[in-house]
Amino acid sequence: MTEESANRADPGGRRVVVGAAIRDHRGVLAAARAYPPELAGLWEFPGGKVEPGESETDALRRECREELGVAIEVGERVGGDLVTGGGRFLLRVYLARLVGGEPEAKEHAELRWLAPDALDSVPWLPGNRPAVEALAALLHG
Ligand SMILES: Nc1nc2c([nH]c(=O)n2[C@H]2C[C@H](O)[C@@H](COP(=O)(O)OP(=O)(O)OP(=O)(O)O)O2)c(=O)[nH]1
Repeated sequence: MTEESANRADPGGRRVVVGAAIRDHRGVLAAARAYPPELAGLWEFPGGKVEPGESETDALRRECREELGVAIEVGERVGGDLVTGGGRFLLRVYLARLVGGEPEAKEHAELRWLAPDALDSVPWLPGNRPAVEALAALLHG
């Protein structure tokens, strides 16, 4: 199995979802989901499902272009492999930075830059908790 195909799903067969923790002087960009109804109003990192044959980095770049209208550069992973979506998904969060454009909420209900001390000020999707804690530790490190 190639590294690419091995990474597409974990041994449990979960679909990989990638999230971009975009950082700049304003903080970390968080996005409020607009849908589905059961997730609307909960906050996440911009991103989405990795398509078959697509690298995680390419998926992040594609999703940020589609959802925010921006170009990003993808950096290091933050946090581990997080099981989310009722066990259906494996969430992997990457640090990222803006390299083109200003984020617009094309698919989200709202975007907000969270300062390091305010990472807890929004209700995150439950599966994101460990990633948010790892991010807080990194930013305060
Ligand atoms: N994008 C994103 N999804 C997350 C995060 N945390 C988390 O549990 N999820 C879950 C919510 C969804 O059930 C699932 C897939 O995310 P998605 O709906 O954004 O994926 P997508 O854009 O590819 O989906 P689709 O509507 O095109 O089918 O992952 C996160 O930080 N970012």
